[in-house]
Amino acid sequence: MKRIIEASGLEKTYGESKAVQNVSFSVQENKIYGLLGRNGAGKTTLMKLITAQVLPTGGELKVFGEAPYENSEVLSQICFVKESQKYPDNYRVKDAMEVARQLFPNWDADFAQALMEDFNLPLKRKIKKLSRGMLSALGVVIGLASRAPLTIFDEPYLGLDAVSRGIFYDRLMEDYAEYPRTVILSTHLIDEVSHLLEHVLVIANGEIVIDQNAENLRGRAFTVTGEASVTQNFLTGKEVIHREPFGGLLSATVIQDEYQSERKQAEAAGLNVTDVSLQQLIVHLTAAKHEQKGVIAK
Ligand SMILES: Nc1ncnc2c1ncn2[C@@H]1O[C@H](COP(=O)(O)OP(=O)(O)OP(=O)(O)O)[C@@H](O)[C@H]1O
Repeated sequence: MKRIIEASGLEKTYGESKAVQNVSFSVQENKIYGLLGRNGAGKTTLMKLITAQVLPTGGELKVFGEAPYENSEVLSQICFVKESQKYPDNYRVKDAMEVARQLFPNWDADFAQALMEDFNLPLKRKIKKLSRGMLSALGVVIGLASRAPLTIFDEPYLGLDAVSRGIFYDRLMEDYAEYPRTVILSTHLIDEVSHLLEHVLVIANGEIVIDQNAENLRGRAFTVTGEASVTQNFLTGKEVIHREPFGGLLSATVIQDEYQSERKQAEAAGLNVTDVSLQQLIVHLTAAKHEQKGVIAK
């Protein structure tokens, strides 16, 4: 499968602060990636590096096989939708649409029109007079209708209500099925987008700590709850990423590959077994006190 992005030992420092450090990963063609991480983890910096808005201070980065900096051939294939997008003061929605039409070779004006109706976006309104949600919707419309081979959404939901976010996810999936492309979605609403993601990249303190197929990741953990000594027994030799005692009970989240058999073992021991959502799993894996790895229980 073709690699759209290849990063090797990528680094971006701002003075003393290492926003991105020693990052190596690749992004394959026609997949939906989740770029996840806590506040300040380095997500936006990484997206800015990929879209050539900032220069790396170290390492190597190739996008569509080439260095992206001042490379119009590469940049014409990328649409980067970010919350902080600035538009000229006098711009109306229709002006932004016109610029997008000129900018993106695969722009679909009919699709853009249909999306604007979905989000109730008034074509003639000045952009600076739009509500916060409408401004987010404008970015989403441009990102979707651009059909750019690499489309990156940096927290596109800010300001969007639950109904509009649902419309965004639905339109993305429908259009992606018909026009496959590479999509990177950066968001904190992990469970909301979990079903859309095919691959997950998690960044913590500027480093990639998880680079995994989403399906594998979703089945990687479960939580057991039961009488403390029984739970403790079950945990022996297993990789535990979270523990929570309450009263005489102990609840623990276990990570391992042979999911089904371990789960049956827990049920046979009389423990209550529940699924762990992608969001819970990532929270546990990136929580500072556990570092990245689980701890093998003795
Ligand atoms: N222009 C800059 N100058 C100095 N430091 C910066 C700059 N941009 C980012 N940083 C720092 O780099 C680190 C990573 O920031 P970044 O914006 O990439 O994180 P993020 O994962 O996108 O966070 P959030 O989820 O809060 O948007 C932070 O410590 C931030 O303070």
